[in-house]
Amino acid sequence: MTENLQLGALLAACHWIGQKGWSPATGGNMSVREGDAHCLITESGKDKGSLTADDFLLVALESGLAPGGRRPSAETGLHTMLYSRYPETGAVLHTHSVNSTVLSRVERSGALVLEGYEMQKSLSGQTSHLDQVVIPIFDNSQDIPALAQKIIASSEHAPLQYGFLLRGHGLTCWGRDVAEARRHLEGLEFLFQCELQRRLLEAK
Ligand SMILES: CSC[C@@H](O)[C@@H](O)C(=O)COP(=O)(O)O
Ligand SMILES: [Zn+2]
Repeated sequence: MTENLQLGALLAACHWIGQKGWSPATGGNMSVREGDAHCLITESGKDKGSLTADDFLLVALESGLAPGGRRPSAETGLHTMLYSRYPETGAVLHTHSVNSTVLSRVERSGALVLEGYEMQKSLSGQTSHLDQVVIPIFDNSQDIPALAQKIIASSEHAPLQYGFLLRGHGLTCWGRDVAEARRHLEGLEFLFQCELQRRLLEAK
């Protein structure tokens, strides 16, 4: 296998995520696409803030399995679903920040709608604070294949963009490459913090 040029950028992103406190304990998982049929994804149970290149496993998108018996992330099925359905996806970041965990519970509907924030323009294709950014929220589940099917069903009428929230769990976001996924993560986290504070201050 030739060296994946995105892996260095992904490792740096994982360390940055760790420093931000967005993947406490062993929470979170991260991956990059490796050609048409594979991705490199974090091994399950690792501290994502102190990963090395050896902590990434080559997984087939079709099977979700890694050779050699090592266990890829428990949430591999969500990453492989994104790479399979959206060929332009080059990197996926899943994090467990306090803001994404809390906001996905406070918002009881099936989507978080963000509007009126200049930082919406950190998301590719967004050009105005006047537009709406809709981040779907799916109820958390330990049954990842079933969860992936629910997300696919929802995406049939509302195509996924940027990211989705898992209720009480965290954010999964992505981009064409690691740099874009990282920008989406930072932009969304900023927006989540603003929205949470706005709701707190405006609560009667
Ligand atoms: C604190 S563990 C939470 C896990 O169940 C899961 O949600 C997670 O993000 C990390 O799982 P992993 O299997 O290490 O990729
Ligand atoms: Zn998780």
